[in-house]
Amino acid sequence: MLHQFYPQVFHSYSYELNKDMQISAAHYIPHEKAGKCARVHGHTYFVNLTICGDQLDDSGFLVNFQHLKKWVHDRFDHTLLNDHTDVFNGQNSEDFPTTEVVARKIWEIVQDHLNVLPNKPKCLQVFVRETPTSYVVYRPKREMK
Ligand SMILES: Nc1nc2c(c(=O)[nH]1)N=C([C@H](O)[C@H](O)COP(=O)(O)OP(=O)(O)OP(=O)(O)O)CN2
Ligand SMILES: [Zn+2]
Repeated sequence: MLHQFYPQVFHSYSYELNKDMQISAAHYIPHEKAGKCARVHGHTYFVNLTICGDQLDDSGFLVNFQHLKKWVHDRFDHTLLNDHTDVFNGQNSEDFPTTEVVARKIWEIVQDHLNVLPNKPKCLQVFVRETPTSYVVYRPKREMK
C-alpha cells in the first residue's frame, strides 16, 4: 500500500477516520476528446475515504473499516467500470467513469450506506488517484457541519 499525504478536511467533528484501499479496474471514457483514454485500459486506483462523526456505535466504531472496503473495493475491484451501468452511464458525461465521476460516485455509495447507521457518520472527502500524476478530491457541497 502506498502511504501518501492527503488534503486535509476542516471540520468540528470529534472523530475522523480514514480508510485507504486499492482498486484494480479497467475503464474507458466514451468521448472523442478523451483521446487514448477512449480505449479500454486499466489502473490501480488509490482511494482514501474520510469519515467523520461525533458518536460511535455499540462496538466502539465510527464505521467498520471492513464495511467501507466491502462497499467500494469489493464492488469494483477487477471489473470494467463501464459495466456498472447502475453507477456509470456512457450517454451522459456527468456519469462517465472519469476520475472526477468515480470520486463522486464513491461518495454517493458510501454516504448512502452511512445514512442508515444509527450514529450517522458523514463522508467528508473522497480522494481518488488514477495514475502516479493524476488525482481528484471530491467533497460534498452541502454543509455537513
Ligand atoms: N480531468 C480528467 N482528465 C483525464 C481523465 C480524467 O478522468 N479526468 N482521464 C484520463 C485517462 O483516463 C488516463 O488514464 C489518465 O490520464 P493521464 O494523467 O493523462 O495519464 P498519463 O499516465 O498518460 O499521464 P502522464 O502525464 O504521462 O503521467 C485522461 N485525462
Ligand atoms: Zn484511465
